[in-house]
Amino acid sequence: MQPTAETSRRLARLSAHIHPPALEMKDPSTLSPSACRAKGGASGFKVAILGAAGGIGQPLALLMKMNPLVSVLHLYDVVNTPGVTADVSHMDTGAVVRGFLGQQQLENALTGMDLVIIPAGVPRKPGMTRDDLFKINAGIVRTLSEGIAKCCPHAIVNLISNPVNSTVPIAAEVFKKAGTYDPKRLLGVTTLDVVRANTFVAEVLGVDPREVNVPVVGGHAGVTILPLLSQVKPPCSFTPEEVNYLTDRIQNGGTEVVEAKAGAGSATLSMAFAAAKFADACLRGLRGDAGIVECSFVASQVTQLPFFATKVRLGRAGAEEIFPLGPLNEYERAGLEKAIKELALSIEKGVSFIRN
Ligand SMILES: NC(=O)C1=CN([C@@H]2O[C@H](COP(=O)(O)OP(=O)(O)OC[C@H]3O[C@@H](n4cnc5c(N)ncnc54)[C@H](O)[C@@H]3O)[C@@H](O)[C@H]2O)C=CC1
Ligand SMILES: O=C([O-])CC(=O)C(=O)O
Repeated sequence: MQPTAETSRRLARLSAHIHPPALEMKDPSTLSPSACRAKGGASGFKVAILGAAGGIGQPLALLMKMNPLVSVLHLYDVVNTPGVTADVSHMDTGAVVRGFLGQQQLENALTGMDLVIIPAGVPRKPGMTRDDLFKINAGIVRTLSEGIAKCCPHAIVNLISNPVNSTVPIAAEVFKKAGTYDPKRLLGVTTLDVVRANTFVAEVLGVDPREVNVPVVGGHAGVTILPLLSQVKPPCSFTPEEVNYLTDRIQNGGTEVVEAKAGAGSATLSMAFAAAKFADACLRGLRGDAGIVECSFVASQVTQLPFFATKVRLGRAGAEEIFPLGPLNEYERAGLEKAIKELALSIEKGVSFIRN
């Protein structure tokens, strides 16, 4: 049976409703409320997330949209940003959200940013090490760092993409080449190691994890993740069995999630939580708040290595002060030696990716 003219008209109306005009999908920056009076940026900081449509990027976009210190939030990815942007932009919080899709919009995404958070890149599957991601993620981090050097050379950079032990040196080398390198502004995100350490230590002690602070130093992969259980606050002591259990669980927390997800990726929700916590600390530092201390993988003279994660004090200039390791016990000194050996190779691999 042929549809009547009226039925055809109704079907056309319905279909237009289901498939919104293609224009928005072609140019996601038109998703910004350009015709509205709200422009954002009057006060607060401008933050970009690169890799915003991914497993970490999406919940991180949600958490940064909730952060009252953020006035403008730019969401950049090579896929799916129109949808994520439309979704997050409906939250009735202060930040104005704009989406950017594909390499040709990278410069617009980055221009004017105060803080750039990078969770772009492939995650692990069971059986892989973080270093196995180097082949793909090294190139992604290089391209994004080149964009930062060109469009927002003074932004604070929070680098999440693995292997962090190599991607931070890669970004540093790109910035050096461009003549924009400021070691205080490039921070590898190791907050998830601290978040896990606080959680696991609190479980063992039977206390609230929010009351526990465990410094985790070194890097962000296997034995390079070195929890300093002798320096836990508030002060406490552990049996040798507890120390072995906790060190092993903290060092392999990422693998625990990768195996549980069984091929569907690595930590995303706890990572977004950790990244949002760290980004908030960076923004409070930028605002000039005093006494903001977090662990981060940064350019450092604490050991013989050019990069190392320790406690750093965050301020207007980024990582303004890098704290020494403090007193280590024999177990931790042995762990430090192992960490340094592996870290040296990972750092060198990142440096020579750009230099050679
Ligand atoms: N530092 C840390 O503690 C942690 C780091 N990670 C790392 O974070 C990275 C991302 O993990 P997931 O979000 O789970 O992965 P995912 O695959 O879910 O998301 C990654 C996103 O990056 C995007 N992307 C790929 N190439 C890009 C490019 N050139 N420019 C912009 N975006 C690009 C993808 O389209 C995707 O949306 C991985 O390398 C993972 O190993 C994960 C957990 C913890
Ligand atoms: O384990 C992974 O591949 C992701 C990661 O870095 C973490 O969860 O700590």
